[in-house]
Amino acid sequence: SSLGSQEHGDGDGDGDDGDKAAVERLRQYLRFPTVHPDPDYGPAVQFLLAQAASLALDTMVKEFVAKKPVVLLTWRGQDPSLPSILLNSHMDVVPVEVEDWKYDPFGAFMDSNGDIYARGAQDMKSIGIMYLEAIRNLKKTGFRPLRNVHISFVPDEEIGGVDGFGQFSKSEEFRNLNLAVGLDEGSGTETESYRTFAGEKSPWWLSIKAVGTPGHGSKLYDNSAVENLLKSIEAISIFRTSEFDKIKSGKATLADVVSVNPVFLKAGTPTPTGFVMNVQPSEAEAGFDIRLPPFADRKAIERRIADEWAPPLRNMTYKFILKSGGEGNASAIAAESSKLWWKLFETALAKAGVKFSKPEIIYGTTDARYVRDQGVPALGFSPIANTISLLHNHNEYLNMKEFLKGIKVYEEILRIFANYKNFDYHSDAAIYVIDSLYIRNF
Ligand SMILES: CSCC[C@H](NC=O)C(=O)O
Ligand SMILES: [Zn+2]
Ligand SMILES: [Zn+2]
Repeated sequence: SSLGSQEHGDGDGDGDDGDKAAVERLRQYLRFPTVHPDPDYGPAVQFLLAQAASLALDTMVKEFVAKKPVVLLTWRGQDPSLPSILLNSHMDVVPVEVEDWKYDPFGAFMDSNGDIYARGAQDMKSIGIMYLEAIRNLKKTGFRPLRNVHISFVPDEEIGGVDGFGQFSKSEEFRNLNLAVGLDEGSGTETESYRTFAGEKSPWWLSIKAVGTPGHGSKLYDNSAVENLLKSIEAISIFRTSEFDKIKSGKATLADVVSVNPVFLKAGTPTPTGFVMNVQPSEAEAGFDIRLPPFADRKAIERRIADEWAPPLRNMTYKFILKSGGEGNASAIAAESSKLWWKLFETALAKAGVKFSKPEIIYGTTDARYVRDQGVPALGFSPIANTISLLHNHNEYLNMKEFLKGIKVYEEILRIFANYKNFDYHSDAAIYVIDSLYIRNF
């Protein structure tokens, strides 16, 4: 197999210098504090440009929005007129609660097991470096891609990506890439079998607010703001339970149901030591992170919000902080052409000798939705197996062996994606009907 026959001796998981250097580059990248709410992208971008120089890749950095750079690296193909490939990763990471970490979340400490602790170790700075190291290894073997391979490093994914991939996806630069297919993050797995994703749920971030009569904390009266809000929270909680029950009873997975979770509560008047305790406040607000499956009835959910969760009758209003994914399109898998790329993807993973499961709808949101919105197929994939999923959690880590294995997998993907010749998937010759392509409820 190609895994066993490396002659260059690097990046093949056998612990030699090439592997060590790759691990060090990952650790270096993990140390840049590209963390919300105030990510510093500058040094990370400089690092990536230095990597690009060492790999002789073309570079472009564009700030569609000030201080939010999009980095695009290009490995030029022998026939740049062919539709190209995009490997995307985001540079930003979610905040940390530093006192809950065993090690500095921006120290990239590696313990004796080879576990590397850092915010972004799984989500998804590791994937960005896997892309680059795969290219490094392929170059050493003398491999040259037929089509252009683009590698993008984008800002702000974790806060919606509007100023990052969102802007990029609508730009002339993006159109000029003439993409055939994009790869972006997925989710790791505790088993040895990688997960793959063909589409995703749509995020609706909802804020509901109640107003009511203020009054003495000792009085009993109807329609206080908090009481009005609590009635909504009860209604939302009942809905949440009914959706969750579908999962608990085995009838559905997280991908199939509408998830709704409270993420903030706001009411009362703070004092230096706590809160005012004997005034019923006149305003109360709550925030919810809602995720809709691709073909959930959006109108019905919106009616439920207007009639039951924030009814004017209870002096309530609502607004969307974010509302993504229209009816039907919903970042679901795109078009016929997707099938070809899934076939090639499966071929590559089989060639790499790894286990993987059928494509799913991912429970979270990724920048891949922007790629799909442009009519380009995008696959979600994070080659992280045998690992507890710690996305957005304390003590996020990745074992160096998983990292090195991921590099090998991307080498196979690139070999096949970059040099696949008969691109015309519209022709009858493209008999890549994937019976196993399993997308729920489509
Ligand atoms: C809705 S934009 C935020 C994107 C973020 N992505 C991964 O964690 C998520 O919360 O799913
Ligand atoms: Zn991510
Ligand atoms: Zn994330």
